[in-house]
Amino acid sequence: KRRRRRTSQRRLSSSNQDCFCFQYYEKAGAVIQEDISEASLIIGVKRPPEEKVYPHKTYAFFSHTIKAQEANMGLLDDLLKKKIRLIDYEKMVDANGYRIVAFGQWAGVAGMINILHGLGLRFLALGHHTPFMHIGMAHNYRNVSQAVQAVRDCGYEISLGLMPKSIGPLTFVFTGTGNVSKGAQDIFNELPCEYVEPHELKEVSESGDMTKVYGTVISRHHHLIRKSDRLYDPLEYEIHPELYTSHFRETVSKYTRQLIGSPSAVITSNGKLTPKFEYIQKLRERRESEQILKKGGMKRVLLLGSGYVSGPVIEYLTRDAGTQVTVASNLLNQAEDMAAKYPNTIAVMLDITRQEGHLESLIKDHDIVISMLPYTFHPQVAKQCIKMKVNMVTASYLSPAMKELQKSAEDAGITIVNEMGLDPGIDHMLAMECIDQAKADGCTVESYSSFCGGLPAPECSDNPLRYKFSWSPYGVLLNTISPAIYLKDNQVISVPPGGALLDVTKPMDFIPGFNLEGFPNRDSTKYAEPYGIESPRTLIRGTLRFRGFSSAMSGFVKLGLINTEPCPLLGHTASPVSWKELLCKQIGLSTSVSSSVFEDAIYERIGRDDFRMQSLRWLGLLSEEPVPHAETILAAVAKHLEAKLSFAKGERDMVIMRNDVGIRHPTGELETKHISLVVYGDPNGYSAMAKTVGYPAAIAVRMVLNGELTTKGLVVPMTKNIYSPVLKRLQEEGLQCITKSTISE
Ligand SMILES: NC(=O)c1ccc[n+]([C@@H]2O[C@H](COP(=O)([O-])OP(=O)(O)OC[C@H]3O[C@@H](n4cnc5c(N)ncnc54)[C@H](O)[C@@H]3O)[C@@H](O)[C@H]2O)c1
Ligand SMILES: N[C@@H](CCCCN[C@@H](CCC(=O)O)C(=O)O)C(=O)O
Repeated sequence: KRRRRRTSQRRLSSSNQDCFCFQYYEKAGAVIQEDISEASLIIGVKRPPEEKVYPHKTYAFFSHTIKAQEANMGLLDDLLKKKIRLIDYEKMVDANGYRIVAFGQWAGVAGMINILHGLGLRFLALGHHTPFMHIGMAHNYRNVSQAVQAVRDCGYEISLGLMPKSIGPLTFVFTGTGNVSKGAQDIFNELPCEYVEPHELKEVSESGDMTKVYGTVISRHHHLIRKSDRLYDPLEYEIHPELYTSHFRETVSKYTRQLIGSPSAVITSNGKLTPKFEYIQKLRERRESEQILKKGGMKRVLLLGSGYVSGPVIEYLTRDAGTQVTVASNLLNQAEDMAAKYPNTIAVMLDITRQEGHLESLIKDHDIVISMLPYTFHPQVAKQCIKMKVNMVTASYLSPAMKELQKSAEDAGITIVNEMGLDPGIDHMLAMECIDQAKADGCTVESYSSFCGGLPAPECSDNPLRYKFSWSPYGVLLNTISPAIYLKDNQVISVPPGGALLDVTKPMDFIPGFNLEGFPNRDSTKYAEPYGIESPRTLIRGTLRFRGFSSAMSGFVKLGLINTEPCPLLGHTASPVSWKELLCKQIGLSTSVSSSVFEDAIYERIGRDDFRMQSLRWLGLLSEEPVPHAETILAAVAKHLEAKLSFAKGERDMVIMRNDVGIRHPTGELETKHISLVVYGDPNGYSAMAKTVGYPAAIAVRMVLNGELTTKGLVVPMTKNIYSPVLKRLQEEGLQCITKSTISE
């Protein structure tokens, strides 16, 4: 209570710009406090700052969104994302449809005084001394009578003919007949004024009396006409505004100096626009489509996602002045920041989980779609591409859900390129180039091993995991609990899901200067057939990390932190939980245990391993820090670690790929080709991961657009017509591998 009191007093001393100070509220029984997170309804006049909007609450304010006003669309997106119920005063009406919360007459009075003041300043800036110059801002007058007196004085001077002739008779248009308009007219009436009909504006503006000002009040029927027959039907206009056009510009505003405008109610609810306001989205889409189609003769690429690896995609494609990229993301700021760096690039907001129609309308306006979204979204995008007959590229594995679309993609006559990144992507292309050559030389391929890692450069590996994120953190962490199957010396080895692959991690010494370890990646055996390796002895694809990663990560797994089950405890409406509390729940401890009991229990659970313990501590996972809100524990861990394990300014990442292909020559010799690709990120530019994923994907887009890649249906880059030009173009981007051979009997 005492703390609250102090807070309110502090606020009281700084509230002298408010009309009503806090004492009045307190007198009326209000409890004053800074933290309003417990309120279920938050009311205000104008929009709250975006960072102060609490999710899942009901807010009431003037949002200025109902005409899809561009400046407030970011706010609307934020409210939808945070599942806020927005009540807008502008749309609160009584049973007869009349507004019940509105700016009243005084808004018009004050506004009109300010407008006349502004008019004086404007004319002065244009070099005209006018009677309006002596009218001050409304708040400079002690009361309305004083302000009215100033307006009358101005009117008196106008009636004496003191308005400059070069300006001509002044005309004022009042749009609307509501309270604000009436208040504005009350002030206007203090000038020597005459009201005319809208159609008389032309005449009075040209040859009216210079000792007067003219006004007109305009309603919809004065300027709206049906496009087909120039008539106005008020009922139809409400339902089909798109059938109407306005001649306001030609017949009204052209003859005016100054325009005075007056200016169910729930707009958003539960992450959606309510049915009555769904038109706002349509308005936005129409505007967006106009912008996308504005420049004729362009090849249009829709890039979905503006995350870690999207930058080089845009950079590569927009080198061609005839290509335009639309980058769409649920994080509009991220997309805007990215778009701002390139020519012919437009950013749009799209959340594909709740804007299926918007996705469709975007796809329809483009020649090709490239999905750099989390891979679970690709099938949804692919279905829309099939429906709209638009080609598509992804850098992701050809998942079972994508494979199901083979026939419909073929029937639609479209190309869907998959696995066009680094791993999968460049690994396949290097493998197939080597395997096809070996076969052409009459050799047999006996073994294939491919390991790849997206890593921090060694000098930036300064954390217990020796890892920093260069691509989707959720994906990186999820892969640690994936199952794996591989073939080693003719033995099939299966690794069950749930983190067991971290226990089969082996040191990798092919580049001895790097302290690497490797673990298997998914099902490697399924590549025997597409690679054309008939009876391989060894077939393994794997992931590289710096040594220590797997051990530290298996500590996370043992504590249940890599868990994809829904976790209501962390939901957006749930009270904040600390990492300590969450881990207590995970391992069945009371949340009130002492720190030492808690840490002892954790130590036991992670196999009494000091390095794992240190890692957990370093990453703040044993602390009282709050766990980010998320749907699952894994998503919360990903958010938390993303903040801790990100590249600082000036730091760089590194990609290492190593393919070893065992080739039996007809002579009986066994040659092993060692193909290595090592790429560093540019400290202040693209990461190595972004280049090695973004460029192959962009090259594939270019090939489809140019008609160099015309195969219909689902395509992977394992055939010469694809890998040959792509590898060549990657070399031109500086992505060059080194091949060495060793021979044994
Ligand atoms: N083949 C490879 O070598 C390789 C390497 C890295 C990434 N990838 C794949 O490339 C894709 C992009 O990777 P990334 O690291 O840039 O991922 P990221 O997580 O950094 O970016 C994902 C992007 O999608 C946006 N997004 C998320 N949910 C959305 C939604 N509901 N609606 C609209 N936009 C949404 C995000 O805001 C972000 O811009 C992923 O599918 C990833 O698995 C492949
Ligand atoms: N295996 C390496 C490189 C991974 C590149 C990302 N590949 C993603 C592709 C996922 C997809 O989009 O289908 C992966 O999960 O392996 C490493 O982990 O460092």
